[in-house]
Amino acid sequence: MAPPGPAGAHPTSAEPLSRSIFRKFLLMLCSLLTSLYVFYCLAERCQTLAGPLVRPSGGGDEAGAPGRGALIGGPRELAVWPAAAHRKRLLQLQPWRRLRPPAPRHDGEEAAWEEEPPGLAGGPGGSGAGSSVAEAPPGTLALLLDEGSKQLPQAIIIGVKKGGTRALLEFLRVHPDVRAVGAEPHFFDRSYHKGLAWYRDLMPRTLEGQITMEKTPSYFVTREAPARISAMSKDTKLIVVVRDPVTRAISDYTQTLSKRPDIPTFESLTFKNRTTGLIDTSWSAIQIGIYAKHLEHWLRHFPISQMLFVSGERLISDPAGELGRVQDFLGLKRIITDKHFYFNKTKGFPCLKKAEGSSKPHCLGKTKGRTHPEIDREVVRRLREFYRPFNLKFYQMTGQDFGWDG
Ligand SMILES: Nc1ncnc2c1ncn2[C@@H]1O[C@H](COP(=O)(O)OS(=O)(=O)O)[C@@H](OP(=O)(O)O)[C@H]1O
Repeated sequence: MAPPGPAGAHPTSAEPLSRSIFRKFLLMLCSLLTSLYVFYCLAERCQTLAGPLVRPSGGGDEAGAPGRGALIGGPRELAVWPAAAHRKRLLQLQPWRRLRPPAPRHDGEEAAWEEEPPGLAGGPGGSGAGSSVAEAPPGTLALLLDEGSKQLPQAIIIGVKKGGTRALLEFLRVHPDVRAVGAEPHFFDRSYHKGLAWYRDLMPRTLEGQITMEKTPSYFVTREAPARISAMSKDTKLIVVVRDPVTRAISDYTQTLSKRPDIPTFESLTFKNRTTGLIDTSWSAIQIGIYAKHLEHWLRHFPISQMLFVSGERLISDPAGELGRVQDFLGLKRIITDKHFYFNKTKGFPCLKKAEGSSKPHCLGKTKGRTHPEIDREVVRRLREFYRPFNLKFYQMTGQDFGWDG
């Protein structure tokens, strides 16, 4: 029998060729699948890289969550997947802002500000996805690299309620060297028993040279607050935003009225006895405005040089001017200037051209700048008369004439 001809030989020589092609194909398929798997893994891990940014205050628990511990922050992880991690962290930045821990207790006034306006939120339409480092809040880099540490505040806005404290804090936050808690911690009045470690944990991370701040306007009228703050640090800088006590009282009343529309009129709450014209100084709306009395308590624990009194009126008429004084007092470079503000006619107040962490103009929420009810002129006149001696004393103590009795 004739040996297999070329036709018969062909399959034998072709067989290793097709096997080699097949092997190459298999190899390519394997590497394709491996690449896909690696990409998938990277994407999955990137999801977890935002840990430190999204965890709530004191969220050591998230850091210890299974499968996440090794991934929580750290330049090492960033070095492994620099681009992806970096981008992801930026994308997570705005949600982190929305998840910022609420204060242990704060009134509805502040809650309204804590909710991020849609323009600030991440996601479609928001600035989050398009955020650049330049737009990110001060200290963002520290967060990106999980750097910095939580410090007790070196400066506190201690009052006064309805003085314009929120406006001042939000304006100050524009400064790259200021980092502040969004909500009111109420530590030195309501939560002192929780201890300084708890308080510190509420604070944002800061880098060297950055100032940690908070604002809780009720501290100014809390008897224990001066001694407690001094016990934390005698060097704490104290800022008080003061406003004409009559307008302040009406503003305070307006806030209560917005929550409880059935309360008695301002006029009836003002007097112990309307016929004798005796003012009810036990009503907190009236009591808070006796600034000289409250200040006396503070001066037992702090020198006046460690306190700055900001005019609530000028904070509206000349925000940059007041911010200039505040930056000087805090030892900060004057970075916040009139270029940062514009007057919003609809709101009737100065607003920020760019809020912290955003490139968009921003005004305070609707709980700031409410329309006050019309108050009986005679009642207003009587109140002015009541406050005058206390105001004059206050001007004397602070060395500043706030012009409420002009
Ligand atoms: N820029 C800007 N935008 C809006 N509102 C401003 C601003 N600057 C000062 N104010 C005044 O701030 C008043 C509220 O003060 P506080 O933020 O200290 O109130 S609170 O104690 O925290 O509830 C608030 O009081 P009302 O007008 O009575 O609502 C405002 O008059």
